[in-house]
Amino acid sequence: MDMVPEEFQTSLKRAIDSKTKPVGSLGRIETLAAQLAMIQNSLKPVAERCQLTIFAADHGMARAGVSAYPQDVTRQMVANFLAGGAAANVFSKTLGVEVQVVDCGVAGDPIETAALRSCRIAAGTANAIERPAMNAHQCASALANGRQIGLEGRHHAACFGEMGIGNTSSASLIAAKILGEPVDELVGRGTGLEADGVRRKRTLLESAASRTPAQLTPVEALTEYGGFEIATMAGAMTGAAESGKIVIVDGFIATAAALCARKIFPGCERNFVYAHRSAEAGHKRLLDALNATPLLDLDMRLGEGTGALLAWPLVQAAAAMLRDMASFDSAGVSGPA
Ligand SMILES: Cc1cc2ncn([C@H]3O[C@H](COP(=O)(O)O)[C@@H](O)[C@H]3O)c2cc1C
Ligand SMILES: O=C(O)c1cccnc1
Repeated sequence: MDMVPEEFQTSLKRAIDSKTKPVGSLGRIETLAAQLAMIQNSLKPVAERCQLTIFAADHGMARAGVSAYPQDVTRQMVANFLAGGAAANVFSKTLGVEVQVVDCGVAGDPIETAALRSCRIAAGTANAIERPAMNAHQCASALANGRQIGLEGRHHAACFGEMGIGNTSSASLIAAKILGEPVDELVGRGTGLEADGVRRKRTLLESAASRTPAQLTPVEALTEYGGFEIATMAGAMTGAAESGKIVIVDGFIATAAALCARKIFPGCERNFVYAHRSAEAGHKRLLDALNATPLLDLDMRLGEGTGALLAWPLVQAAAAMLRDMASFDSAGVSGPA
């Protein structure tokens, strides 16, 4: 029978404090364990299986020169994911995490292979500097596709990654408009622009931002500034939370999707574990706005879900601590004097 929330909280604190360690000595692993217990409504949380889903799509904006790399890289990296050669693949393999790759709208013809899941909305978004990236129907379809993906599967934790040249621009604009802040402070180097490239990107994004009111709803922000992969990921975060999964939030782009998800489906953020602080300028600001303290800070700025993957062992350790560690009583160890 379910315990009432206060009883559960009391039992949870007692369970963590009764483990054979000085009270509080496992620091944020204890906080994480408590969050996992609340997500699963169990004092014995389980974190055995994890899946990574990589959402790929192209951005009309990429052709305006907001990235250090050409748009073709999105499609080429999809092939690399399918061949197992990307950072996300090798981390997943090391950690025993299953990978699925989803085409949400890569430019060009559909990629015909059974290994790639197709949730294509269109062959890339429109150039959001000049016009809405997508229409309302496309945005709703991407969110619904994502929710379905999030709901599926019996894994305990879901890592969500992305691939889409130009998508740090999309994420900056989406975050700025939802927070009602100037886009300026959310702009960064992305794939590695130098100072003049960042200046150009900032000017282009300010022009894009000037097309619309200072503050937008998440659905409006996604429609205007797009990213089929970001909208699909936002939907997946809601679906995964709805089905009781732990959602491990990756870097800057995934955090922008998480910002959308938590406004679209309030309460889903209970299930969100923020994995790492990306080196992308703007991620810190976004995390601060969400009052989120990520687990890791490794100076990474890749995306693909790589940061989320590296947080998975911490999630596993936290669950194992609460589930399997002996108590002072069970181990016959003396408690505090
Ligand atoms: C080879 C390569 C692999 C990547 N994997 C992820 N990204 C990352 O970089 C892109 C965003 O940066 P920007 O907005 O500057 O284009 C996204 O595709 C993101 O996932 C990559 C980028 C490159 C070049
Ligand atoms: O933090 C991220 O998600 C990120 C940063 C730079 C480029 N791609 C992704």
